Formats: sequence, structure tokens, C-alpha cells
Amino acid sequence: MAAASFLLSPRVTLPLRRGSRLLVSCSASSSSSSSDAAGGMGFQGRVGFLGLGIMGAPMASNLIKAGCDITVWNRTKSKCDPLLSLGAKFESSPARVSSSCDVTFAMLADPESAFEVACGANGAAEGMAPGKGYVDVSTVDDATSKLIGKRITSTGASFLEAPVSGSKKPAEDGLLIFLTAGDESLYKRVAPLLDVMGKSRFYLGDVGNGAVMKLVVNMVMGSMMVSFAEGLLLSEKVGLDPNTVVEVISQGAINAPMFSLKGPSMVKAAYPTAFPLKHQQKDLRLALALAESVSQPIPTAAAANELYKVAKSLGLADQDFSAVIEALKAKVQSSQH
Ligand SMILES: NC(=O)C1=CN([C@@H]2O[C@H](COP(=O)(O)OP(=O)(O)OC[C@H]3O[C@@H](n4cnc5c(N)ncnc54)[C@H](OP(=O)(O)O)[C@@H]3O)[C@@H](O)[C@H]2O)C=CC1
Ligand SMILES: O=CCCC(=O)O
Repeated sequence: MAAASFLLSPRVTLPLRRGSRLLVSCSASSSSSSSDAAGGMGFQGRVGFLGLGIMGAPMASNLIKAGCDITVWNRTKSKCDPLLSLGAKFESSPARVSSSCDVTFAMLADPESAFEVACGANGAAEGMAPGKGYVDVSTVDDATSKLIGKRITSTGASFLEAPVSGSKKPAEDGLLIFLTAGDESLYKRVAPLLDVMGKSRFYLGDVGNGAVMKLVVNMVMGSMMVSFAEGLLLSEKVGLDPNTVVEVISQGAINAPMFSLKGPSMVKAAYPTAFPLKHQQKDLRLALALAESVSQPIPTAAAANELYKVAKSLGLADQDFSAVIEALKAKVQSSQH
């Protein structure tokens, strides 16, 4: 493939795999999650939110606090209660949410649940119609996103994929990064809502480009975490204080917020869940399939994926993904016996 050509700001174009084009535009928002009232926010209409887990709940909460008219649904109904006490309305199925709202967001666990909630029985597609929009912010593969998009647009509604970079705290603080692709007019229409929930947004062109961007980012993150865990354990083995290793890393060229944030608790073998380990393993699995589809070797990510699988088998699926360090500890123990 020819080298990518970049046209600098405000829009960047470059060749994309499989002959399609990737259109990138980035806007940094000066958003705050709490300052804008609905009227000043620039979005008129009712907003649905499906999926109120670690990420969905604070995202929906920020929309309510910004003055939006929000209707929520979650498979486990009790998770709606905190949002209802903030003023959200409740509907009993995704279809009822989407039929009562102008734009519906979905933040689901994985490709299977994202598809089911959008396209299954009583799914959001059943309530869609021309003039409405569906914004899927879950992390899924491009094929699933395209299937969901096809079903939604078959009703005459518009579809935008918008997976997010950033975890529990950025979701609470309205500082997510949106990786959007799909219907550009829907992107523009929901931009004020994205700006309540996030600090920046990228528009990447065709449906699928947001999904694959997210998988590339999380592939890198998953491997970085494994490498960091190896460093912490090695430092301990050779008699160094791992807390000092965290401090040294934080001052150098390989500093990443993730290391400073998670390092101290990893040293104490504590893994309070921000990004569940099962989701990181899902993202590596999807990244591996993506790489295979274009014959791109990603051996480091493949090795990292194996460790996350071991961690899952140790019962750590719902812990933070930093608990992958426990899989390395288990390897040491098994090699000593
Ligand atoms: N946590 C993080 O740091 C980040 C996560 N992501 C991605 O965002 C998505 C959500 O993550 P997160 O909030 O952490 O995950 P959670 O596991 O906390 O929440 C998952 C949500 O999906 C719902 N769900 C799961 N299976 C089904 C199903 N079969 N049918 C209907 N609903 C279902 C859950 O409902 P119920 O409550 O009933 O279980 C819950 O609302 C994932 O794709 C993840 O990869 C992206 C960026 C950061
Ligand atoms: O998908 C999860 C991303 C977590 C993060 O960006 O910190």
C-alpha cells in the first residue's frame, strides 16, 4: 500500500485498507459536563440511553445534569434507579426508548449485546423511523457495527458509531474522546451531546472506521499494560522497590497516565474496576481478528491476549484489566513447581 498522505488540519485524509477512504476531522470541545443548560447546549429533542454499566451510567448522568430530556433502559433494571432519581424517564425495552426519543445512544458490553439490543426482539431498530438517530458508543468490531448500521438505516433512521477512548473517571468528568463514523449530519446534530460527555471528537468517515480505530488503540493499551506488569514484577525480583519504578517511569519518555494511575494499586495487588479485564480481552480478540483479516502480524498483542485469557480463567474477568499482573504471578508459581 502506498504511504499515507496527510493533509493537515482541519481535516486529514489518508488511504484506508480495502480501498475505502478514511476522512478524519477532529474537534476539541471546550465542554464541561455541568455548565450548559439544555437550551444553551444546541440540541433540541429527547435522548434515549441504553446500557447503564460503568460507562453508560456516568455518560447518561452528565446528559441529565446538562439539562437533557433523557429516557433510559438497562437489562438489569435496578441500574436505572440512580438515573431516575436524577430525573430520567424509564422505558421497558430498547424499542420503546427509541420510539419515544429523537436520538438514542447505546453503551453495551460487546458485539453480541450491541447487536441484540439494536436488532433483536424489542430492539431499538423496532422503534426507529426517518428523522431519528442511533449512536452506538460500545466497543465492537467493524462488521458488527456495519450490521447494526444497516438494520437501523433500513428503517429510514440515521446511524453513527462513536466508541470512546477514556475510562470510568473521564466518563464521570465528561472528558471522553469520541471516535465517530457514519452519518455526518447525525454527527453534527449530536455534537452538542458528545461535547457534554467528552473533551474531543473525531469524525472518521465510513461506518467501521471508528470501530477499528478504537480496536487499534485498545490493542496498544492491552500490550502496554502487560509490559508494565512484567516490569513491576521483574523489578521486585531483582530487589527494587516497584513504587520507585512507577515514579521513574512517570518522569520519563514512556510516561503514560495509565501507569501512574494504576501502578500504585497494582503494587498493592488491588484492582478496583474501571475497565473490566473481560472487556480488554474482548478488544484484543477483536483486534487479532481485524489484523488477521488484513494479514497483519501482531505478535505482541497475541501474546498479551493469552495472558488476559489466563487472568479470566483465574476468575479475574470483572476486576480491572490491570489484574492481568496476577496471570504473570501465576505463571511464576507454576514454573516453580
Ligand atoms: N470501562 C471502561 O473503561 C471502558 C469501556 N468501554 C467499552 O464500553 C462498553 C461498556 O463498558 P462498561 O460500561 O465498562 O461495561 P459494563 O460491563 O459495566 O456494562 C455493560 C453494559 O452492557 C449491558 N449488557 C451486557 N450484556 C447484555 C445483553 N446480552 N443484553 C443487554 N444488555 C447487556 C449490561 O447490562 P447489565 O447491567 O444488565 O449487565 C451493561 O449495561 C464496552 O464495549 C467496553 O469495551 C470503552 C471505553 C472505556
Ligand atoms: O476501552 C477502554 C479504554 C480505557 C481507557 O482509555 O483508559
